Amino acid sequence: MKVTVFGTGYVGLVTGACLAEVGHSVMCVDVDESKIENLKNGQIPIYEPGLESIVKSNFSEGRLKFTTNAEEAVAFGTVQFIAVGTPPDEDGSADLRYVLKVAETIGQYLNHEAVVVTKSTVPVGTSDKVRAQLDSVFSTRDVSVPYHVASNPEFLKEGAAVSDFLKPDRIIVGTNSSFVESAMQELYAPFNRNHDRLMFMDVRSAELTKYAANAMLATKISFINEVANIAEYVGADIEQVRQGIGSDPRIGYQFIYPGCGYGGSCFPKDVKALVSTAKRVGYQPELLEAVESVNGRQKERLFDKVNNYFNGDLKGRTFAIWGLAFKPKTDDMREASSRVLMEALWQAGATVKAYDPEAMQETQRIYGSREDLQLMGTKEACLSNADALIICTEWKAFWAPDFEFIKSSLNEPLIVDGRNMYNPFRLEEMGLKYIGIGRSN
Ligand SMILES: NC(=O)C1=CN([C@@H]2O[C@H](COP(=O)(O)OP(=O)(O)OC[C@H]3O[C@@H](n4cnc5c(N)ncnc54)[C@H](O)[C@@H]3O)[C@@H](O)[C@H]2O)C=CC1
Ligand SMILES: O=C(O)[C@H]1O[C@H](OP(=O)(O)OP(=O)(O)OC[C@H]2O[C@@H](n3ccc(=O)[nH]c3=O)[C@H](O)[C@@H]2O)[C@H](O)[C@@H](O)[C@@H]1O
Repeated sequence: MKVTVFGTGYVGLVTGACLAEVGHSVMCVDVDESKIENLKNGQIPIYEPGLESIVKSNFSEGRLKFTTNAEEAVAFGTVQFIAVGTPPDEDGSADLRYVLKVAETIGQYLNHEAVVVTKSTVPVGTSDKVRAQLDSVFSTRDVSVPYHVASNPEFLKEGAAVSDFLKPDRIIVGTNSSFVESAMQELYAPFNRNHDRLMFMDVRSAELTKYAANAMLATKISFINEVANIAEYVGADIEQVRQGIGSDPRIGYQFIYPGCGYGGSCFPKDVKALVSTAKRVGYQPELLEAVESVNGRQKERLFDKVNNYFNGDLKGRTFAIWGLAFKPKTDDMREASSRVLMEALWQAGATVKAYDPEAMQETQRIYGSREDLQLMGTKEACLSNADALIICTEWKAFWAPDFEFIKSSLNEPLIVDGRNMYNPFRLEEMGLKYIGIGRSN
């Protein structure tokens, strides 16, 4: 099938590359000229395992094309995906300007029957707005083009985006049109061979499903973080509690890892957007508001722990930070907990020596050059002259470090572990002081 994808960010580029990988003909279009130029030259704008090789191979074999020419892109696809950003507005609601701009562009140039599919995460009712936008542009052109609108939210995770897309748990399609159903059946047939992953539903339910999924996962994380904080007060160990509850299949082990708060481009913004949607229709979403505020507080806990340990005397101290990205296997720093920590440390007059396997460039781009931030080439290089080691992201390379080296390098043998990577008792036996999240030591 011929597919056009608007937006070459995490979702657009992965969607385009994976659809090309299974044999479809895909044209990706973006307004960012340098991004498109780089993609044509084989330079991938983001770090995502497995993405570079499928982009390069499908591009060189001609199944994946990149352009900034919207007219050419609209003329191309039978399916037109909208995969542009939906950042939070000032009041937390999703800003739909980029989505509606794409709908306007499609309206300007579409002359053949096509399915316009919203893949961006958008509030309930957005498909109606996309349809209204298309109709309004068609009326100015005085043409009648048969088109269909559908919702097909994306559930991939950063760091596992390609494998999530190629092996989806489910493919949600919101539509009331049989044309769309058969187009989507054809498009997703390669992902649907042994198990029927496609779930058709009405458009509004599909739009809400996306927010409900992210809000549920965010709720699990805030729940375990809340219990972790209680564990600290009552002398329990959250890691034992986590395993104790995770073994109940009704609860499960996934998404109950305590930590220094959830980040990324989606949970924070999507919980806020669902709160905003609920309030707009007159419903008070108490649970969702609590999920958000528990998370905000959790992101401050690493700083609070360090500050308490040093009795508020942080001025002039240096801290080693391992892990800057909002989660492992990505270079994405959006809403990363490390940012809240670093900014609080700087505010208190401390210096940060930091290392991340992939997010160093992105950190540099965000914060520029400043005296109180030293980006180091290795995790070991952060440790000398540092008053403590603080873990923000659980990269694999941090799981089994040389603890003796850490102890001998730090001014103070203290590890503040925002992801509960280490065994407190073992570290204490080795003479290291350990502070985790919800640990009883
Ligand atoms: N990042 C993720 O892991 C996931 C994101 N989503 C949702 O997917 C949507 C996109 O997210 P990301 O890919 O992270 O965004 P992103 O910010 O990485 O990429 C968006 C891209 O759209 C381009 N763009 C903006 N206006 C355009 C236009 N008029 N025509 C063509 N391109 C245009 C931008 O230049 C940018 O390259 C959001 O709604 C997000 O909530 C859904 C699931 C996972
Ligand atoms: O809509 C989206 O953009 C995506 O949002 C999340 O994916 P993502 O944000 O990429 O990453 P996650 O693995 O969900 O992690 C999000 C945050 O939660 C934190 N987390 C996750 C799991 C856990 O048990 N504890 C925990 O603190 C992570 O450290 C990270 O900061 C969802 O998992 C995807 O299904 C969804 O498509």
